[in-house]
Amino acid sequence: MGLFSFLTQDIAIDLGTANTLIIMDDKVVVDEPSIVARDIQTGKIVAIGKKARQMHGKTHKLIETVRPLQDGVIADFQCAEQMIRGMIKMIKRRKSLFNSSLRMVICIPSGITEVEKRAVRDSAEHAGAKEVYLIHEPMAAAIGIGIDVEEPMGNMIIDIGGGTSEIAVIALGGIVSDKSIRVAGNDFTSDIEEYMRRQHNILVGERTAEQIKIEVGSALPELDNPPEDFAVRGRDLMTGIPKEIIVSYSEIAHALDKSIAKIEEAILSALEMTPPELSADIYRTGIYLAGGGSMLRGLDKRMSLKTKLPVHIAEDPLRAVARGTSIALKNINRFQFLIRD
Ligand SMILES: Nc1ncnc2c1ncn2[C@@H]1O[C@H](COP(=O)(O)OP(=O)(O)OP(=O)(O)O)[C@@H](O)[C@H]1O
Repeated sequence: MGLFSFLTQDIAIDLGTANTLIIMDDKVVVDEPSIVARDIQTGKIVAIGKKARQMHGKTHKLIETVRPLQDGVIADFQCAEQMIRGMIKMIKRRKSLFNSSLRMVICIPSGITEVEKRAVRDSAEHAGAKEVYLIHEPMAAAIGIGIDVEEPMGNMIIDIGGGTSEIAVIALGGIVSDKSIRVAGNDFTSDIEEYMRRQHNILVGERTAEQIKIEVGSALPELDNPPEDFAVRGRDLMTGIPKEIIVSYSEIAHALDKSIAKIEEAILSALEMTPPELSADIYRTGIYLAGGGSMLRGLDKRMSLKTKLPVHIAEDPLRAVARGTSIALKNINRFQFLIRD
């Protein structure tokens, strides 16, 4: 610890398409959906995170809700910056830390371009960071799962978030091969919206579709522990009147099949690109899943059937990346894979 280290406040940020988490002193201090509500006339941000999500789909014409990140990268720079700033403010900073300078480690998708990387760094700096380090999401997920990433041992990590699915083989503190596709949890949600419209002539909003996914979502049409059928309410496309229908998990499995198949295809292609020595390691260790999308029922089993490999889901998959980012923060001077500029 340096002489003036008490003047520096370190925070780890998992800046995600769906959720943003901030960890400080090993504790999750912010866990909010990545969304803001803005006054259209003045451009002023009126709500951030959960409050803004409550407004989503229910706004009048003077307020709009914006998701500053799409497919894992910043799509609206101004809103992203304000969101990060607002979330940092949510941390009740202790008095003695008021004038401290901020040092941040932020995770980014592995398939990100230089311009997209710049946008993350600039947003963090505008939000008050004096020093910014970036870490690739699969690396952060691996560390968060508890894998020793510096070992001469290959591990395959799949992080299925909201906007991107990141598949990476990690060994000796580096990403040996990776594949990032823009198909993940949010696509499952839109598949359900689309299916409800097409199959049941019922219009449901994004929040309802996500709830269906969480309550009766499934990657397989047959499950050992099936959830009960779920009552869905929305607007009848024909009559315009609100109505209720009952859906089963098998139906939802059918609706999600195409998107899951795209992720499976990417996994197979990542396995194909893996050097043989590391393939041998993965054969033994299997595949690790992290990210909220991996919580879909039966997804681990479906991937295991497809690859014939053991598949393990991280403990608390929604927080694995944030946990790993926070561990990286504590090892800033040791971990060579952190991106400094
Ligand atoms: N129980 C659940 N079953 C299925 N999906 C879930 C469940 N809980 C959360 N999700 C989904 O997980 C996704 C969010 O995951 P996560 O927070 O890991 O993504 P993110 O880090 O914000 O996104 P990205 O990594 O793409 O930037 C959302 O699409 C959400 O609907």
